[in-house]
Amino acid sequence: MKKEERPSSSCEEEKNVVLQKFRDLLKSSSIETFLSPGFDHDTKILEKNYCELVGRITKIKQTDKERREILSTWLTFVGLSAQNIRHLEICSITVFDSLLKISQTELRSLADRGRFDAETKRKLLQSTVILQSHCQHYLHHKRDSIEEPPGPSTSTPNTACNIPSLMVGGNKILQSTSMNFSSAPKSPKTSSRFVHAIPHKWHRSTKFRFSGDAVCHFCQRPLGFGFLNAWEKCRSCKWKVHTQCKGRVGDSCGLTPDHLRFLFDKLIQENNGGMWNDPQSAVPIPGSRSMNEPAFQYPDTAIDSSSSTNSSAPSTPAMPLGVPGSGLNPLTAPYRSERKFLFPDTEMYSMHNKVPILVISEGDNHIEAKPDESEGTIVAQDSIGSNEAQSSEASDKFNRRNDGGHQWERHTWNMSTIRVPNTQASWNEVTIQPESIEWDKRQLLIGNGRFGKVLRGFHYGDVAVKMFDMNHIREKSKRAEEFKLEVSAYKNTRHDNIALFLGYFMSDDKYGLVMSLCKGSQTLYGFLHVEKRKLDLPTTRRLAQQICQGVSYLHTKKILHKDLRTKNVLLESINKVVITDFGVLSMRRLSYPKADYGYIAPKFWVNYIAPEIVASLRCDYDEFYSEELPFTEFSDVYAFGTLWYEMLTGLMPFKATEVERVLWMKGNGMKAVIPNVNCTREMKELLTKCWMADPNDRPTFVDINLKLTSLPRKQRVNRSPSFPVMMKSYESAF
Ligand SMILES: Nc1ncnc2c1ncn2[C@@H]1O[C@H](COP(=O)(O)OP(=O)(O)OP(=O)(O)O)[C@@H](O)[C@H]1O
Repeated sequence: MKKEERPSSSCEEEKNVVLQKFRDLLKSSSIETFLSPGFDHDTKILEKNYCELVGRITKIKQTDKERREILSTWLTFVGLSAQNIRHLEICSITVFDSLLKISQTELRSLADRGRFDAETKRKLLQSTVILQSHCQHYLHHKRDSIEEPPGPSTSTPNTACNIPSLMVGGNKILQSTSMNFSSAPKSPKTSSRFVHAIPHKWHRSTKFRFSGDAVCHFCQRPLGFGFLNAWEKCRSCKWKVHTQCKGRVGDSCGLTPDHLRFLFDKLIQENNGGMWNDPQSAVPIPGSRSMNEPAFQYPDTAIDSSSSTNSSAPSTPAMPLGVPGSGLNPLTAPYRSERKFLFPDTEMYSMHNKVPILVISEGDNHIEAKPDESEGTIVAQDSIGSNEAQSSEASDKFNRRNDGGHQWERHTWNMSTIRVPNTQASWNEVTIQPESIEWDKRQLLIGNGRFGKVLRGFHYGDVAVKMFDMNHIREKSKRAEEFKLEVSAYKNTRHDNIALFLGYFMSDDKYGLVMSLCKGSQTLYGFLHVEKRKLDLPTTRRLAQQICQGVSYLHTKKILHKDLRTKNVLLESINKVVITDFGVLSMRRLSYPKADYGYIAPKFWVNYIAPEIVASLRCDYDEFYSEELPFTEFSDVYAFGTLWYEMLTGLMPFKATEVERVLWMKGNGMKAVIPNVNCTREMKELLTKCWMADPNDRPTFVDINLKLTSLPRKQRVNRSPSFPVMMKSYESAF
């Protein structure tokens, strides 16, 4: 017994020594010294000591709690508040290993999301770069070097220290055993610090350069502008750093060994013919460069890869793309292309194996079970309630519910308004007698939508009345309650860019929502895709800001739009938009009328839904047992991304692609390509962010609004400097 205990107690001793040393070091120094810009001899020693200790900490056996505590001590030393640390914990940065693995882009995005102040963010990013450049080999060798102490283990195996498993198509991809990077690729500088590092290819421009609001990847301070020596850029991974920061970055260019191994595995597993084709265009991708070339880079750094503001081609080599049915995710890694902008994040959503059939309801394209025309088709005169013929196929399932309706737990977010006490009075205030509305006899019908029709009327002024179709609720007695839930989203909204709610009525199974009439009834969809008119950049930006402010307002009111589309954005004038149709879309609405073959969805609906919504769509939707669609404020952000795409390009993403294909592509994390449009890199970058596969990586509407405000007013032009350069004014760089 004693023999068995000895090794674990020596491990315990070693652990205590290392942890104590680390704590002492933290006490005896400051983060400012550690990040010292001067990087003198003492700092070098300090840096070495820290990194060595961190490396050892990642290797020693600890409980999860200890690992969390030690990371938290380090983060406190770096300058993070308890709230900041908590935020990182929520984002799975709980142990050193995860911090050492995270990419700069991800970490920056986490810090932004946690609203870290600029200084804290800088310190965190800077210190992480230093640690990562030193500790690569500790992590890499860890699996080989950690040996379970002999004898029965008393502690639970620590999974946190394992290299994060990569999920592809819901299956765990095993780390390669075929590729061993412990010896290759070799860095020319084979110092012990950079065993697996790839050196950057720093390039110092001889031109006068202005870098806009770009920041140094290392110190997070603005790159500023300068001549010759101000900053340098890596030709391979496109990192930009101040010349004085270069030395601290280390040879961390491109992929980490784990990513390389993963990509090699992907190649081996997937490259069985035809994998190098672009699934969207079916045009063969230009041949990729060798995997060993240093320019091989993280897909997620590609956004920085465009050095020209107009360039739409990230300078990264081709990657294999998956094929349907392979069960594996295709990598949407960017490749060299003159015309296409590809989206860098390759995060995958596991796609359930059945893609639901979506029948597009468009114009006069009638389907048997369809109650009415859709797609807002403007049609001739009609009368109220002409679509009352109820489908005999209405779901019986709803009747089986003994609680009498849908569970709205998830919608505590957006349905709070009618549950507060004394609400009846407030509902009375907004009740309109239908008799008091004068219907426009000449042009009654404005348009038909998937969930009702919009009529023109007069009620102390011109009004538009949306007649909601409530047939999806079989029990008539429940319809009023459900309708009120939907109206409640409108009831408390007062915003310049939100359709003005005037009141509602319910009578004789007619459910009307009265709102102010938008003159011309022009939608952004009609403007862009029917009239095929173009928006100039300032107008695009202005309208996008209004949409953003409108939806942001809804979010502050705890209302999710859930159906943000250009069809639901009314164009009052070229300078003003108004948002409608919010808070209504639900799986129950979508699944009525019941179609054996799937759902009847508005045309192009799939182009707006986020991958997580796609992933939750099921053929076998059951209103009693199935979950509602998981709409969040971030799925609204995704939809905004599509609007932004449409406004920038005048096109619909995935336009010529079949619905099933779009669903499949989205479910696998693929994005539409952006044609070579005349817009700035920042504008494309915004789109990339809104379309991030992981909802948590998408910005909030507040962030988007800030971004839109800070976009350069004019397109930057890359002019060659006419000497003498210093005579040029600062503004001439634009
Ligand atoms: N407040 C309003 N003022 C003027 N026209 C409106 C107003 N609200 C809606 N419309 C018009 O009514 C038509 C139908 O709108 P509705 O929202 O019902 O359907 P849609 O959004 O076009 O289609 P979908 O079913 O795809 O959502 C649209 O063409 C829209 O322009």
